[in-house]
Amino acid sequence: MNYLTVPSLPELPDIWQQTLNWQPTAEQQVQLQRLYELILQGNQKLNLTRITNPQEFWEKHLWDSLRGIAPLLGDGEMGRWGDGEKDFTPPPHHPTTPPPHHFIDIGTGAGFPGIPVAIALPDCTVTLVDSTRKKIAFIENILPELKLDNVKTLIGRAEEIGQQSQHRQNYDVAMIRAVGNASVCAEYTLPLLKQGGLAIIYRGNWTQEETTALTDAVKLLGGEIEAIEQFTTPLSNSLRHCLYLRKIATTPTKFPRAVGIPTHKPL
Ligand SMILES: C[S@@+](CC[C@H](N)C(=O)[O-])C[C@H]1O[C@@H](n2cnc3c(N)ncnc32)[C@H](O)[C@@H]1O
Repeated sequence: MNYLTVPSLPELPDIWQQTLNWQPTAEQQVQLQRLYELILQGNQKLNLTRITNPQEFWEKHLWDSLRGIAPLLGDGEMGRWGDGEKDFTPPPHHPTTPPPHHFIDIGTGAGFPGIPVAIALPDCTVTLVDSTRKKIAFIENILPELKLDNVKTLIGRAEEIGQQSQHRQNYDVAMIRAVGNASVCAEYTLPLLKQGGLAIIYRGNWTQEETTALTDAVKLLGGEIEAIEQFTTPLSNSLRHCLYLRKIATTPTKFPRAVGIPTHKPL
């Protein structure tokens, strides 16, 4: 086995707490560091990511992945709910079903945002989907090294998985980052959600015109736009957006459409 000398992720003791109201345990910190090392190693054979600098990796892959689920991190809301407080009102942008929550990450690539989410929420399950066999094979290889037993993997296209009964309407949260335009992302994610579930679409720039264009597509799919959050990243001050779509009705069976149609004829 070859050992590589890799630089450590940034030593930023308070930055998680200050920006996400969440602090990784010592074990989670080791897992995040190991993920970085394994991706650097994997990058020597596979084209996994162009982001290899430790600060950039921390911000664009780790922090960005967890910023999307910030409403589910923080001061233990999931824990309180899990303790059986049936009258507990879910905080904004939270699935309406009680935990443990089942997440799915569509077009996960090297595992983003799904793997950091699985590390941060060990009581939840996270299914990682990608149509590229090599990427899923890479993830399957690194899972034992990360000591993650709450992750499942799936090779396939979102258009097909969304029509399979074992996946359709089966998830509490569906995440998607850098896979297509927003209406394509909505068509890939909303069919997979239980009623009350949440789709989280990670975006860079976003405009009011895009919101207007997306509204009708989301309605057709049985959802509504619950919130659009704008924020800047903590190290490079880059602008980002997260769209939170709530599933409020059953998605008509014709969605998602056949492979390739959502991209060629977006809703
Ligand atoms: C640009 S990468 C983004 C990877 C990761 N989500 C990230 O943000 O780093 C897009 C990934 O989506 C996958 N993908 C694209 N279309 C897909 C589809 N219809 N179903 C499943 N995976 C898809 C590709 O194979 C690729 O790995």
